[in-house]
Amino acid sequence: MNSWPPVPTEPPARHPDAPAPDTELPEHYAYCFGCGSEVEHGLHLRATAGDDLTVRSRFLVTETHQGAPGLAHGGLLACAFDEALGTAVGHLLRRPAVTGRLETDFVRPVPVGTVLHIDAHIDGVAGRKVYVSAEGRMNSVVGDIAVRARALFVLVELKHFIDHGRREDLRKVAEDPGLLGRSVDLNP
Ligand SMILES: CCCCCCCCCCCCCCCC(=O)SCCNC(=O)CCNC(=O)[C@H](O)C(C)(C)COP(=O)(O)OP(=O)(O)OC[C@H]1O[C@@H](n2cnc3c(N)ncnc32)[C@H](O)[C@@H]1OP(=O)(O)O
Repeated sequence: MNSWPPVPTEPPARHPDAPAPDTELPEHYAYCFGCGSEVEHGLHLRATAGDDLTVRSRFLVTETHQGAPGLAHGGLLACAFDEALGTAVGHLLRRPAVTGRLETDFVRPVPVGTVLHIDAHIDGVAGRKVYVSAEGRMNSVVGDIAVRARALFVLVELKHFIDHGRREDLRKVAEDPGLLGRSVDLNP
């Protein structure tokens, strides 16, 4: 394994307004494939703030997440980690960020019906670059590790989403700000 983070970093600081440990975190967008309640076959990932620089997430692998008979699709597992890692960055640093790079190690097959418990941790910050890692355990927070992931998130301005998002979806959000989670403030 290469050293991690791959560049010298500063220790990250949990934002003073970050949700307290054990706070259940809201979905950040109703149509997000990772957490949104409006996506019928989405992952419906749920997350809880942990101590210090951690967030604990969980999701149930259903039959709509299969890649082989009865087994989770690796790409969907990667999606769950993207969501879990991004949730840690967004809520603990309280800054908008996007995934620049995501790497996953699939250690064990994950059967349909498994609840994957994902512990994400912010490892370091270098300018706009935020390094995060996570482990996913099967059926319990102390279960066997099925997937490990590491990612680089890049801090961006809110303008990133406004400049690049499809107009009709941005319009929907402007008309119904409730589509964004309570934590996402478009006028900070
Ligand atoms: C507000 C309160 C919130 C409240 C709570 C909300 C909760 C919220 C939960 C969200 C949970 C969602 C979780 C899913 C998150 C997605 O899935 S985001 C969607 C997928 N990602 C994207 O679409 C990103 C597409 N890429 C881009 O837009 C641009 O390439 C980027 C990433 C913004 C970077 O572009 P840029 O701004 O021009 O910056 P750039 O100088 O190129 O890169 C910055 C630094 O990062 C490095 N870098 C960039 N990409 C890479 C790479 N792939 N590999 C290595 N280094 C890289 C650069 O080398 C550079 O390094 P330095 O020169 O500073 O040393």
